[in-house]
Amino acid sequence: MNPDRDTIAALATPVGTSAVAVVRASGPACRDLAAQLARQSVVPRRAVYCDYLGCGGALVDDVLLTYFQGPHSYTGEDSLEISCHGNPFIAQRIVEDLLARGCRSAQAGEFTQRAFLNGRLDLSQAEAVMDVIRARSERALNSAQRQLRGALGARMEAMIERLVSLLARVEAYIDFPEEDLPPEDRGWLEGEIERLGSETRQLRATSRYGDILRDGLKTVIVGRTNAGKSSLLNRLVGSERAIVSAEPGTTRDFIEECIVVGPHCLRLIDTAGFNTEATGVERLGIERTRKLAERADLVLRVIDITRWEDVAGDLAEYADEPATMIVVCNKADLATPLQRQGAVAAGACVVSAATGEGLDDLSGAIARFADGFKPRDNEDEIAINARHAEALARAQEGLAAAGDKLRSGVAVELVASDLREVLAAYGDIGGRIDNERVLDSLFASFCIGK
Ligand SMILES: Nc1nc2c(c(=O)[nH]1)N(C=O)[C@@H](CNc1ccc(C(=O)N[C@@H](CCC(=O)O)C(=O)O)cc1)CN2
Ligand SMILES: Nc1nc2c(ncn2[C@@H]2O[C@H](COP(=O)(O)OP(=O)(O)OP(=O)(O)O)[C@@H](O)[C@H]2O)c(=O)[nH]1
Ligand SMILES: [Mg+2]
Repeated sequence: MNPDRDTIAALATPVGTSAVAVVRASGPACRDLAAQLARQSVVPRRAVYCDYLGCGGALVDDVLLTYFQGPHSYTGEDSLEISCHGNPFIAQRIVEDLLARGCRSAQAGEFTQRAFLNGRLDLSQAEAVMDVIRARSERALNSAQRQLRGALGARMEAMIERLVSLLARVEAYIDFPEEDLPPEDRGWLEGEIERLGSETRQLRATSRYGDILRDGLKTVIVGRTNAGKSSLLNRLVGSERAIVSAEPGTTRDFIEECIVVGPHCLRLIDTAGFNTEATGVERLGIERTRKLAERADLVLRVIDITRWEDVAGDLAEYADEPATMIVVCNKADLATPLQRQGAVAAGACVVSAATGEGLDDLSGAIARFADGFKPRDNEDEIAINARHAEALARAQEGLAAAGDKLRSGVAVELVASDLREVLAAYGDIGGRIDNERVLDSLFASFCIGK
């Protein structure tokens, strides 16, 4: 805890009408503030009920006030929470009063930043706090909660520990240059670098799943005009979000909605339909749709099942496309038994946006598809973010370089220097690079006499 730091204050709940709003403060002034505001003795972590009187003595609200004594608080510093009635006007008056009493407005993320700086959380956990807040699906929340509890940090710690002993062995030979690296050591070093490389690669491979959990599975609905794309979006969203009409070419622009399908979150995008006779502006729209579909995680290809002659053509068209597509045969309520059989035989999902038939099956197919992105052998539900991915890419490069140098018999100093880069990259994920540990481990595993 750094007692020189100023005391920050902010509203911790959304601005708006609610049952209760919480204003929080953190920093060295909190202890005195708590005593002043409560006008009675406050016991840490025990809520006291009191009237909140502003600086000038005017009644603001009756509130519950809780004082947390550092380090036993979220930030690790002395902190204060004030629960008032959920009126944004009251909450604002309390924040302003705290500022008048010498607090400073907290910047975005500053409470968590302090928790990090005070060693309460590592950087991957601090990031997970935001992931927990933003998670909108079961899978996203589960993964964020695990990361908040240190799953990624622990995985990195284990890798750092191995890297540190690796580095210690290499460095031992820097101090004794006359000794050549014995072959058994060389073999172990090469093997260990290889194993760390493959673990790093495995972890890096969770990045796509991480993007999907954080942003939602980018799902683009495509198909010919009038196939029922917008109707399907409305059905899945559960409200009349997109305009639907019997007129072909109803949807002109992209419509995006976030929805939850089973344990997953989807960013569902409705597009302008393909039309074989499209000209001018319509063609441009189709071109944009194609680009969008190329970057999608999943394409829902909607086909009007009653237009069997077109369906057959479309089925042939998508046959060679990559496996990022679910074919949805819509308007099942109007289909003949023969059309239905054909669609089922072709492996399509048969649905009716009008009646809701088949929608559960479609949701199941989407959920299974999304689960396919989840890396195997990943019980910790680790799903890294872009920053972690960048650090791991650097680590992988360093490991590859170290391996190459070791094999080609270059001076061990250079191998050590590559490994230090890897250590720095691993350390970046948790947000700290600990050279002291290298030294500690070095002294622990090699005695001076060697
Ligand atoms: N009212 C309130 N609810 C909240 C938070 C908060 O800060 N205030 N949190 C945050 O935004 C989350 C909970 N996170 C927290 C983490 C640690 C501590 C804390 O005081 N830890 C002490 C005491 C632990 C104990 O008694 O077991 C410690 O670790 O020493 C508080 C909240 C979600 N709910
Ligand atoms: N009977 C029946 N009609 C449907 C079904 N789904 C959509 N329709 C009708 O088909 C017509 C076209 O539906 P839309 O959802 O606007 O089709 P779209 O694919 O978005 O069309 P564009 O935006 O023009 O490309 C409308 O008249 C809908 O009411 C369905 O499952 N059954
Ligand atoms: Mg439409």
